[in-house]
Amino acid sequence: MRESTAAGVVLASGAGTRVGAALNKVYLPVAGRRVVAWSLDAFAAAPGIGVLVLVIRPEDEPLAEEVLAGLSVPAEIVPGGPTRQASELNALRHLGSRIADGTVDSVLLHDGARPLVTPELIAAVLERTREDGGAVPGMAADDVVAMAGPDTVAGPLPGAIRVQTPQGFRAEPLLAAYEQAAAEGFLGTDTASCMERFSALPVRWVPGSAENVKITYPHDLAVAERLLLR
Ligand SMILES: C[C@](O)(CO)[C@H](O)COP(=O)(O)O
Repeated sequence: MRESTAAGVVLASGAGTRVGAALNKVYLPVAGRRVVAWSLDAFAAAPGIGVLVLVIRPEDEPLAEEVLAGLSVPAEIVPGGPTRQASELNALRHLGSRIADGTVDSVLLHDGARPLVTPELIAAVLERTREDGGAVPGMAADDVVAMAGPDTVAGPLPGAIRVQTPQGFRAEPLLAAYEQAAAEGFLGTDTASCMERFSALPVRWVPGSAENVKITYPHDLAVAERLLLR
């Protein structure tokens, strides 16, 4: 019987304009390494991840090669698309034959701009993905989260969670959902939003980590630097 494995897909093909740097934010230095190198390392160390894919902007290829040269396991480079959704679809199509023959049974998609993901969180998402079909890390909000009207508070959103990555799904329905989303021109905010719309799989949530910050603004870099150097 053929062995199945999980694929980790690290997304590094966004522009990251809100950080205000000339360089794609995932290649900025943080705690002595480039941002994306930290999450690639976490995936390389996570149990059960047998395939690693880095989705890049073609113009970043030299930087991506430099990062991958320092990695302990090989990773496959895939060109991204104009949107997050298109980049994810490119990665899934790249894995297509391995998804079809069952070699890759689960795929975990991760923001390259979340350098503090740990092998333990990756393993927890993968375990829940294998059990139920889909899983994302979530953080219950400490404050009240409310719907905003134009200039008023329109009511609390009880039970809201802040969703992080990696987001894991059973590979075959994931690829099918992305093909359908592309055919219908759907643009989701994240992998889970596409799966909620185009698959019957439940999207479970597992406890995320307060430290699994996403680098969006310049101050996030300072926070990540402190946490990584600790
Ligand atoms: C997927 C995500 O990390 C969930 O919180 C988030 O939506 C990514 O946002 P970005 O603007 O694409 O970095």
